[in-house]
Amino acid sequence: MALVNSTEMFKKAYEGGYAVGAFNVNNMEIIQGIVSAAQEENAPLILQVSAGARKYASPIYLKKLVEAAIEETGLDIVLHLDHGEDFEICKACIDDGFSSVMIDGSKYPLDENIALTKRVVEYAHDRGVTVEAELGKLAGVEDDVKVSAKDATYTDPDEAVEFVERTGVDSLAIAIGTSHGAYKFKGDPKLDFARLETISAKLPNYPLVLHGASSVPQEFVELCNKYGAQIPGAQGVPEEMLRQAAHSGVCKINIDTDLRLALTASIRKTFTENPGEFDPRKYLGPGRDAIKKMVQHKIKNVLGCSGKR
Ligand SMILES: O=C(CO)COP(=O)(O)O
Ligand SMILES: O=C[C@H](O)COP(=O)(O)O
Ligand SMILES: [Zn+2]
Ligand SMILES: [Zn+2]
Repeated sequence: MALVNSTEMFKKAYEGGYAVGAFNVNNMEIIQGIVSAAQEENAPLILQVSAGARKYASPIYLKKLVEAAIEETGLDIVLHLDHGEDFEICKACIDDGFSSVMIDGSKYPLDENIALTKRVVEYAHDRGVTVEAELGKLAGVEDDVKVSAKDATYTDPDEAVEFVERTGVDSLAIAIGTSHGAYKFKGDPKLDFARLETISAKLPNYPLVLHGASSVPQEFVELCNKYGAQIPGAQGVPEEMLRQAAHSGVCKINIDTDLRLALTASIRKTFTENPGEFDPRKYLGPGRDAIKKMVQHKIKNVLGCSGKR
């Protein structure tokens, strides 16, 4: 029972051909819903905090809530900074006791991304903290985007090898066609699996990370829209593609949008069906249950990490 870094978790995931879910957390109910699912499934778990979440909840609250979850469940949990944009925020989270951080230098030229990542790796490794970096830019697949433009944003396999060698980073987020948010594809969903296979073959036994990996379940989109939301055309990564990625070296699959959709659909339903209700526990409670159900389904049927604790 502990706050752990990602080293052993990823080693086992890689060998087992499954992925660990990395879920974004912003408040107590979200944490409890996710943790309760992982506990029932006896699954490894990564809880990640974005800069926005850290600002919303204050740096210390989310860490304390995650510690409470560990104390109550006995689970091994990685507490990870999502998309750290500079050395300072990575250092602050490491100093606060996070067990893992992401330094996202993907917007910089290769050499700058390498220098920045290396600096974070040195600081983190001295303190037993693991580091994720990103190479290539996440973007949606647009039907009319030319191949050269597309290639420019996807991760280059040879650069990935050079990047890992020069930085010593523990895991690498790659761009193969996923994107953040609820609108990932205009036409049919498409990921560059050939590129993923090439990167994975060039980096044997190395954990890759897939961002923008929510599936945007249509049941949540329909529920949201039925109860007054306006999110037409939302579309995510099909579950089958995530299973395939987990078999190709992807050890960490990032999910935020699906949590937001599950919670929002549930709250909208409660409000519509019970307009006289104003006790937060009466709508946050069912929202927490909806998150638990969604996460449990992912762990069991998509990530493949049920029972892999
Ligand atoms: O990658 C993510 C967080 O880093 C979340 O991706 P989604 O928007 O697909 O949930
Ligand atoms: O990658 C982005 C995550 O979905 C976090 O989003 P956020 O920055 O709004 O907290
Ligand atoms: Zn990024
Ligand atoms: Zn991300």
